[in-house]
Amino acid sequence: MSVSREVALAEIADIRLPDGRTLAEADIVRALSVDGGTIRFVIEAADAAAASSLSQVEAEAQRRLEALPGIERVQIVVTAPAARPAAAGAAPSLKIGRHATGQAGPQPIPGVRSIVAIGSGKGGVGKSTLTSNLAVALARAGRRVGLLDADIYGPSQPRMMGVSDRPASPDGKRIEPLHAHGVTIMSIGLMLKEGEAVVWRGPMLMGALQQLLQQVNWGELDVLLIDLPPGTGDVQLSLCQKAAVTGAIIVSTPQDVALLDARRAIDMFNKLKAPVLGLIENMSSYICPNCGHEAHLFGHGGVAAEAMDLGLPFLGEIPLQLEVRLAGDSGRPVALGEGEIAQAYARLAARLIEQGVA
Ligand SMILES: Nc1ncnc2c1ncn2[C@@H]1O[C@H](COP(=O)(O)OP(=O)(O)OP(=O)(O)O)[C@@H](O)[C@H]1O
Repeated sequence: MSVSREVALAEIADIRLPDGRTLAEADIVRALSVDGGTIRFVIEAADAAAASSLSQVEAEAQRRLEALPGIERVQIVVTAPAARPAAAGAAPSLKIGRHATGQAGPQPIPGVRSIVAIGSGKGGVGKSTLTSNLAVALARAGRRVGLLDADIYGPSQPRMMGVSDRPASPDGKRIEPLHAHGVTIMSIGLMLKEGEAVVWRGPMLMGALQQLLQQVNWGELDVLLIDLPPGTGDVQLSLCQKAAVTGAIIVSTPQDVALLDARRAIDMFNKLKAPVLGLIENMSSYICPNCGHEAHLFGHGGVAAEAMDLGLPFLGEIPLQLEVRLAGDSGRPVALGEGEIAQAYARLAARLIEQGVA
């Protein structure tokens, strides 16, 4: 009999990283799956330098896991996001991160027809990647699209959409968003010094979010996509209290553990009275770029089954493909291209347009 996922995780939990933390403490193992005699997982390093220092960790994990009974093969992929481009240009005089001002319930954003939050239960499932590609696919389908990066703990849209200028605020009151690939963009990451927001607590987060929703000149939009931080915290709560959210989309990978967290996120949106518009499965299958063989590294179909169980729409699936990550790291989302993956994002966009939310 093959070992369980938990046993595999426990076996590598105490391997030390160069910075002295253990793998478990650093929480950088993603999507570990045991498939017969094969264990596969991703180590997500903070940046390229950290990734290149992990070869001994990788070798040790490989050695330990291969020694487990019944395990014949261990496949480890180390990934790292590219460095975020440095912000340039004149800083707006606007002070971001003040306390929230009084507001009577969730408000619409003038000119914005629909507000769609993109959430996930767990970090690292590809929510930001999905959001940038969906935004591009919707823009290609002729929609007027805005993208608000509210992932306060790891704003990645500037990198993924290839923007780095600091947004201007000529009058010190309104913020001018940026534009890339046909999408109007604003990210909390463009307004802050690196690392600044992570110390914020509820009221500051609420104030910053309120500013991004209400003080940015979004213009006329068919849909504003909001890239949320993972989990069920203050930002999600503030968003649903401050903005008239049309609905939420939940992104998950197919494994049970991600799905469990996704269920919590769905629960939260239900409690906050933001209708869940549907579920998307990311990293659904792996198509070998050389031979075209399709493999299901993290399982397949778990999210569709979960959607069925919960009576929610299943909106579609995006395969695990190196080009998705490379395109995201280069600031040109893969949905700009013509291949199969771009078509998968185009189908998702079409679904949302069909549902009348984009
Ligand atoms: N379909 C995919 N194929 C290949 N790589 C992917 C895919 N989706 C996401 N990735 C990669 O996985 C990593 C995590 O993705 P991303 O940052 O979008 O996740 P997230 O859920 O937004 O994470 P966070 O918890 O930091 O908000 C990135 O390196 C991204 O390029």
